Amino acid sequence: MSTGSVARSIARSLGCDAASTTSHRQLARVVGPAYRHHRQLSTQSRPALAAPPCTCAQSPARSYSSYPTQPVEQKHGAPQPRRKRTIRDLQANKRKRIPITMLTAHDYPSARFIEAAALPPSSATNGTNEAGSSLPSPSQQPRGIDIALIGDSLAMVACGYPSTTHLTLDEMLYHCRAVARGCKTSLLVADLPFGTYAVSVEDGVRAAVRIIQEGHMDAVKIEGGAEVVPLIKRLTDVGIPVMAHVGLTPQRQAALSGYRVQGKTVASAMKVYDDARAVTEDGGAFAVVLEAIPARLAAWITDRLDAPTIGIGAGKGCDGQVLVQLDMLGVDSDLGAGGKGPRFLKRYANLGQVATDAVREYADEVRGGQFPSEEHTYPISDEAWRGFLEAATTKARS
Ligand SMILES: Nc1nc(=O)c2c([nH]1)NC[C@@H]1CN(c3ccc(C(=O)N[C@@H](CCC(=O)O)C(=O)O)cc3)CN21
Ligand SMILES: CC(C)C(=O)C(=O)O
Repeated sequence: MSTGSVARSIARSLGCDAASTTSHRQLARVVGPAYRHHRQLSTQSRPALAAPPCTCAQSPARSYSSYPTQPVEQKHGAPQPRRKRTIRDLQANKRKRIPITMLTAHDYPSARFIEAAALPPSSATNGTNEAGSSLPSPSQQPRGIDIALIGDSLAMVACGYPSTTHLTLDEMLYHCRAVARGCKTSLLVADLPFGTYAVSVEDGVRAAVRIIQEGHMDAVKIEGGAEVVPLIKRLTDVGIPVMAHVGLTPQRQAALSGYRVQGKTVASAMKVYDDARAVTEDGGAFAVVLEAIPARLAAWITDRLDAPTIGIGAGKGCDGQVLVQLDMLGVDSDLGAGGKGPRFLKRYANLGQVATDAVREYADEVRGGQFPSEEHTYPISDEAWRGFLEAATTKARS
């Protein structure tokens, strides 16, 4: 692992333009002691990299993923919104070993569920606990979902396509805008759809710019390893933060012969490791999704990368976790594995069953005359009704 590339990765994540051109000494100043000591640190004692303020003179324009801390509103009794999550927060999470939470959203309601989950469970909390002592400030308590992912799995779960490869950039943008309207405090990351970065780096940059500009996202996610490094570099250079995605890459499911666990042989494990290093250290991705790889491999990679890893089917040794929201809510999609879905999936609710039962009950009640009942109908006063009947009868006679 070269310290130059480590520093470049960190500096890129911090949005420092100078990252690709400054000297090692300048980089050491930007990223602090972590840069200088990186190589000597053991995996266990390695304090993850500090994320000092970016010292680049002309950097403010690069900061849409590092929003300045907004003061938390102090409204008595009202739940206090947390401030917007930033890339720096994710790096701090890795350093402090606080797991990063990521969940997909594909429309306004699913975005609102994420936003609502960031509020304290009870708005009764008013800054003191039962003993009267001060609680940590609300902005210090990790809550809710750090990253909302507009993942292209929405092609399958929200649009009914047989694979993610059918989703177009315009369709993705429509979903991004809906999520952005509902989700204000999570970092917003969207997948670059299949095919939008396959022909040239320029195509990829154009697509990513639309995701940021028209989709109102903070960052893009790109599937692939060493082969997408030139694109990741270009994007980080122009100030578009990139989340990488290695291991099982669903956009290539046909080439991988289905949704198969990766990294189970020596050669395959090495490829996952090489790819994860390339996208973060050479490309400058601020984080990397590790999908469907053995837990041991994911933990090992996590310990060796400065960038946070977000696992799906990669065990608890990752810096964070991600699931598809409709999957964890128990809304079935055609995910295979005998209807159970993949092994990595945990269902936290059974919304599919709840919704189906409700639809069936509604249909039965309409046919049975139980719906609508009195409480669902609008009254008119007897006086107005008599008046109307008289007027209508007169009108009919004339
Ligand atoms: N609803 C949904 N959830 C997802 O997590 C998801 C999508 N869609 N679409 C895109 C990809 C596809 N994903 C999948 C789909 C199936 C398996 C699966 O069935 N895996 C097998 C392992 C097969 C093997 O390696 O032999 C499993 O048993 O877990 C894994 C990932 C993850 N992504
Ligand atoms: C499952 C996650 C990581 C994803 O890529 C998606 O939702 O498309």
